[in-house]
Amino acid sequence: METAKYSPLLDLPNYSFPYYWANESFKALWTEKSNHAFPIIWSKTNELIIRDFAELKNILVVGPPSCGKSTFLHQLIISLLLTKHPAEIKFILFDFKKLEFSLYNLLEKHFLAKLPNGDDQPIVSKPDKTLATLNALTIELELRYDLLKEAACRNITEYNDKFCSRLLNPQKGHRYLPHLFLIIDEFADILIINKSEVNKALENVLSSGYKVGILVTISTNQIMGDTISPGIKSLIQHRIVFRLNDKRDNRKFLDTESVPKLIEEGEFLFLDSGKVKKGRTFSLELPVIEAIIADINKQEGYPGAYLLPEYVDTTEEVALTLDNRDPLFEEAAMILVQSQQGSTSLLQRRMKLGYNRTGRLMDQLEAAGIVGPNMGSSARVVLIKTQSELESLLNNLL
Ligand SMILES: Nc1ncnc2c1ncn2[C@@H]1O[C@H](COP(=O)(O)OP(=O)(O)OP(=O)(O)O)[C@@H](O)[C@H]1O
Repeated sequence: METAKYSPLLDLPNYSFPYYWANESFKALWTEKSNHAFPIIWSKTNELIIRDFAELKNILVVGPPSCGKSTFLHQLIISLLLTKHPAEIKFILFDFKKLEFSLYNLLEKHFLAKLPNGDDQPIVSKPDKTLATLNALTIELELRYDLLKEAACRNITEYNDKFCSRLLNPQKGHRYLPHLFLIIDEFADILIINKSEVNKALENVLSSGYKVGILVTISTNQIMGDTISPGIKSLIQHRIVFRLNDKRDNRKFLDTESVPKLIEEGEFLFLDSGKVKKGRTFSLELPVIEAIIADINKQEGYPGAYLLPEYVDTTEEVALTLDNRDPLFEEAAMILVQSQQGSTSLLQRRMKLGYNRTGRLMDQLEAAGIVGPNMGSSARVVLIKTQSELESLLNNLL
């Protein structure tokens, strides 16, 4: 695992005990670390409930405006920020209102993931970035499945354990895989453009992301109509339901109409082993969140955000010819010549590219005489044997 010189805040030895550390709930989070891979404060009434995000997988948060939904999202994020190393987790945050998550932009070099092109702020706040981000996440998901398959691992935990035991070769594209947490504040906002494609991409991530460490949390106040499609709903087992007035809405999300009354600020309902239970948000004051972010920033981070794979919209792209080479053509040629393997999946993994783009790159490399023709399931022959041979070929192509 890549190690920035960083210790999770609740792990710091001789930590100068900032005021938030005195909070009993944070102490419990720290104590529970050994029982949960990704401990999060789930609910705080008289009783504190800490759960494991990896076991919950995907979460749906619903309720009318100003009932505590964003507070719940902050408590998930802060729990992880306090207990995990930046190599272990990255967030992909959607917030079109730019109200809730903007302050996390400061954590780009520690805890955020973003699209590779452009130097935009990592928090997704524009509709035109929604589908590109979800499609990039889908490519990341496919790449992760390929890595797991090649490593003969059933899930991300087995894979990362094997990688940390030095049983997987980074030269073959293997790397430590951080968990990726996609958190969407106000789901209705992201459906404004390309609704059916957005839903399709999200369903894909929801259904198969968790095995490879990609987990989704969706929050919305749009409980009427079809904002949350039956497909999306069926893929999210864990639901946090704030004050819904209509019995039918409770049935829709909790499978029962008879629910206890919610009176206190921040109270919500959730299903636990088939029973409806009452919970309450762990209300975090803004200065506490800001202090935590500032303390994270005092520590070493990475040079930039975790980059998601590049997504190229193939439907609008003109056919690539040798005169119109992919910008990554030379880099791809270099990788294949150095490794002497004409393998599409190797290229895909090393360059974090989607299947279609890698396929087109291979066709261009073939047209340039760098690799031989497609051999079905076997790798192509690499026709150029040395780096200097490649350099003179590339010079002649100019
Ligand atoms: N456990 C709690 N105790 C007291 N107040 C709380 C609690 N949880 C949330 N609140 C307060 O409720 C208010 C609304 O919370 P929040 O912004 O999280 O709601 P929301 O559902 O996200 O609203 P919107 O849909 O408008 O974004 C805030 O002022 C917040 O501090």
